[in-house]
Parts: sequence; structure tokens; C-alpha cells
Amino acid sequence: MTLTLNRPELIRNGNFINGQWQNGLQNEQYPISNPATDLLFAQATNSTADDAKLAADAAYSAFENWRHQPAKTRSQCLLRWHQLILDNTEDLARILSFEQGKPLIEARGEVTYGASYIDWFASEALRTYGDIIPNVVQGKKLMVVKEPVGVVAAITPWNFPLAMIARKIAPALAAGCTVIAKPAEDTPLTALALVVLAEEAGLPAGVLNIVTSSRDRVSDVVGAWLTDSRVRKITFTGSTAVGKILARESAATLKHLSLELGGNAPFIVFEDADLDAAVEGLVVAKFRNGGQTCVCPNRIFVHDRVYDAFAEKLVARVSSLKVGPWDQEDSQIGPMINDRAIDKIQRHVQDALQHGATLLTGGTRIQNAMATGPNYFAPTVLTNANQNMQLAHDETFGPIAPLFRFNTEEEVINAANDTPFGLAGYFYSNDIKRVWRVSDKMQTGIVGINEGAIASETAPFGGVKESGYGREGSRYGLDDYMDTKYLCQGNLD
Ligand SMILES: NC(=O)c1ccc[n+]([C@@H]2O[C@H](COP(=O)([O-])OP(=O)(O)OC[C@H]3O[C@@H](n4cnc5c(N)ncnc54)[C@H](O)[C@@H]3O)[C@@H](O)[C@H]2O)c1
Ligand SMILES: O=C[C@H](O)CS(=O)(=O)O
Repeated sequence: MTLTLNRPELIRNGNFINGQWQNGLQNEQYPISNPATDLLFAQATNSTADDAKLAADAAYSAFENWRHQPAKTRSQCLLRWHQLILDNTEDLARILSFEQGKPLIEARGEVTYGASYIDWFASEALRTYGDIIPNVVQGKKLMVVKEPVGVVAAITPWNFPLAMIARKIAPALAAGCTVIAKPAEDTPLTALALVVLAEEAGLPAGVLNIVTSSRDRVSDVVGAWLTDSRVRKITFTGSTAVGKILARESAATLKHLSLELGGNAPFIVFEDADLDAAVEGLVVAKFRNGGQTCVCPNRIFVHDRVYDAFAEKLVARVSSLKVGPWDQEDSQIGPMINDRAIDKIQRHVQDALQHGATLLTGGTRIQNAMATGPNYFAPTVLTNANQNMQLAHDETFGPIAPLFRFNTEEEVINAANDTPFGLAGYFYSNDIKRVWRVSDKMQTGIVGINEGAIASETAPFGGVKESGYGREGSRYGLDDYMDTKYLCQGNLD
């Protein structure tokens, strides 16, 4: 299993600060391993707080010039970057798959999806309109202008190493902010390759900066930004636990916060649902990225009347999913990101079985001619799931589909909402009155109605409750990176 690229120079192991690729000040590196084999295949810079400060210095110095560029200039930079990403899709997808594990076909899709945010915000950059307020007082003119918040620190997860960072950098640059980014320690190479292309797109020095670090250095690196008053916003995608740390530690300098956090998505199949459509929608939502997705269904509620028929259809479909390495064109589920992740999945399955679940398919790690490493887990369907199980309350983040049984709409809505999280929720029903009732009552930021594929750059992505706040994408996405300034001009008579 080797990583061959048309452009090997896309693989970088330095930081990019103030327009320069550079080693960390301590000149230390940390190893990157391939999830399929657990073998080390690359290194990345192990930065320190001093490296983080250098990046903040560069972004702060570049801000005034970047914010005063014509919006068209910022837009054209983003469009050039977008085109370079599309031109290098295959290399970016191979780097992404090699370090994160997802099948190549999914990685290609992620490149296109991430690039769509850059294209979208290249246009939104031209629409940061203000207002002229009709004056109610003689001799005064009241106006509103939108202004970029300033230096933005972007911290991203490993599960979508390109899309998540593109979804943050694009609106920030479009708004006129400058960016300091830290990708997840497991998957830095994809983000670094993106920055190579941003440099080729002609972004001015200091506008986009990226530093990498191992997990044990993260608090130092991000901590330097949290206490730096020049950093005006933190945009974070990751676990709720870390999101709470960032919210607490950025309070001292009252930074803007966008938090895209964990989920515990319900997926409800009502008795009037199209069962074949519901099975397909569940497979798309649940097993994308091997279930390592913040919006993937974590609890599947099936009405008693259709429970057995749905379970039978689902098992037939799940059993046919191909588990294999990233570079096998017919792989549909790759390895989990690391041993910690697969251990958690194993714990959830064991706990469910101990609390009364029945295993219909999967349930264990697998190793075979296709799945040759230690981090592959069989796509799994469990029935008789109940609220006493860990997987009912914690995000499994793996290819596990536990089926819960219900009888009434009221009962299932209460169960679906019985979680501190509120990112995505899904339901299948052909009863139009029920569609409006359930959409209204579901306590999530995103609702899939007879649909399992909800991602789009044109839609506002984000959660409620402990899944965070702020929205990414859509015409609302720029708001998170802009301040509203009110101008009042008097003595005009
Ligand atoms: N809402 C969304 O859009 C979304 C998208 C993807 C993933 N997620 C969530 O992310 C989680 C999985 O991703 P993960 O394991 O990378 O999450 P994580 O929270 O462990 O890490 C995310 C990022 O935060 C950094 N980090 C870790 N500890 C930190 C600390 N103490 N201070 C500052 N930064 C720190 C990591 O280095 C990484 O870059 C899941 O809960 C998933 O639901 C949410
Ligand atoms: O894991 C979380 C991602 O935001 C999922 S999506 O690709 O945006 O749907």
C-alpha cells in the first residue's frame, strides 16, 4: 500500500507562516500513521506555543491590508484556489485517504464537497451588504456596515480533513479575516496540501497560516491563541468536550466562537415510511466514512409494526457492504482512524450485548485478504437496543446500527430528544401532517426528511444544545465572521 502522487510536492511537513514554509522553532517532528496498517509513513512539524504566536503575529500583521482589499480581489483569490483544488483532486483524495482511511471514492467526494464551500464563499464575498437606515431624526444619516471580525483561529477534526478546514477558511477569507489553522494531529497532510494550493492561488503572505502539532502539544499551541487578544475568533469542529474547553478558556478575551460539535443523531422509521427508501437513507447516513461522521445516525428508532421487516431489509443491505483499504476501488468502508476509536466501538457493542441487544450481523473487528490491518470493524446491526446501553447516550462514531423499537409518535419524539446533543436528526414518513409535526418537535439544527444525505454548501450546517452554535455554509455562513457596525452622521442640515 503506497502513496503515489502526480505532484509529490503536495506532501509537506512544515508550518506555513507569513508566506513561508518553515520548521518549528524546536525543529521537532511527530509521526503520522496510516489507519489501515498502523504503519508510520510521514512526519509533521511538532509546533510549540512560540510557533503559534508567530502565526498569530503574521495573521495580525496581514489583517488590515487583506480586509481593505476589494471584495472582488478576495473573491478571485478564492476562485483560483477552488480551481487548483479541482485540478488536483486525485492527489488530494489520495493523501486524504492514505492518512484518514476512507475509501478513495469517498475522498474524491470530500474534495469536491470541500471545494464547493470555497466556490460558494467566493460569491458570498461580493454580498457583504450593509444598510442605509431611513432617518427618523432631521439632520442625521444612519448607516450599517459589515466588517470582518479579525484574526480567526480554525481548529479541525480528523474525520473530514479537507472539508472541515475548507468550510472554515473560505468564509473567513471571504469576509476579510485572516486565518491561523491547526488541523487534527492524525490528519495534517491534507490541510498542508490545501495550503500549498492556496499559496499557488496567490494568497498574500500572512493571510492564511497553518501550524501542526502532536496531541500532547495541542493545548500549548491552541492555548497561545486562546489567551491572545489579537485573535478575535475561534472556529472549532470537534468533540463537545473540547468545545467546552475552548468556550471556557476564550472567555477571558471574549472571542467570537463557532462550535460544530458532537452529535447523537436519531433516525426514525414510522409505520407509514417507504422501508426501501429508509434503508437506503440509513445506509448512506450511517456508513459514510465508516460511521465516523458527526451527523451519522447513532440511534435508529423503528415503529413496532415495521420493525422486523425493516431489520431484515437492513441486514441484507449492510451485509453486502465491502470493507477494505482506501485504494481498492470497490471498498465501501475503510479502517477506523486509530486503535482508540476502534476500542470505543468494540466497547459499545459489548456493552449493548450485555444489556440485551441481539447481534444480526457484524459485531467484531475483521482481518481478511481485503481488510489487512488491525483497525477494520465489520458493519454491524443490533436489535432490541434500549436506553440502558452506552450507545444510546454516547456517540459511537463507527459502523454500528442499533435498532430501537417504538409504538407512538409522542414516545419516539421524547426518546429522540432525550440527549444533550442536537446536531442532526432524520425521519421517514409519508404522512404530510406528521412531517410538519415531527420537523417542528425535533431538537436538532439539521433535519433529514425522507433523506439521509443532508450535506450541502448552500445550507446552514450546525447544531443546537451541546452540539454547539454558529452555522457553516449557506447565506448565513458569513455572519459568523463579520461584525455589524452602526454609523451615525449628524449636523447634516
Ligand atoms: N459538528 C460538526 O460539524 C463535526 C464535524 C466533525 C467532527 N465532529 C465531532 O468531532 C469529534 C471527533 O473528532 P475529533 O476526535 O478530532 O475531536 P477532538 O475534539 O478530539 O479534536 C478536534 C480538534 O481539536 C483539537 N484538540 C483536542 N484537544 C484539544 C484541547 N484541549 N484544546 C484545543 N484543541 C484541542 C484536536 O487536535 C483536533 O484538531 C466527534 O465528537 C464528532 O462528532 C463534529
Ligand atoms: O462529520 C461531520 C461533517 O460535518 C459531516 S458532513 O460531511 O458535513 O455532512
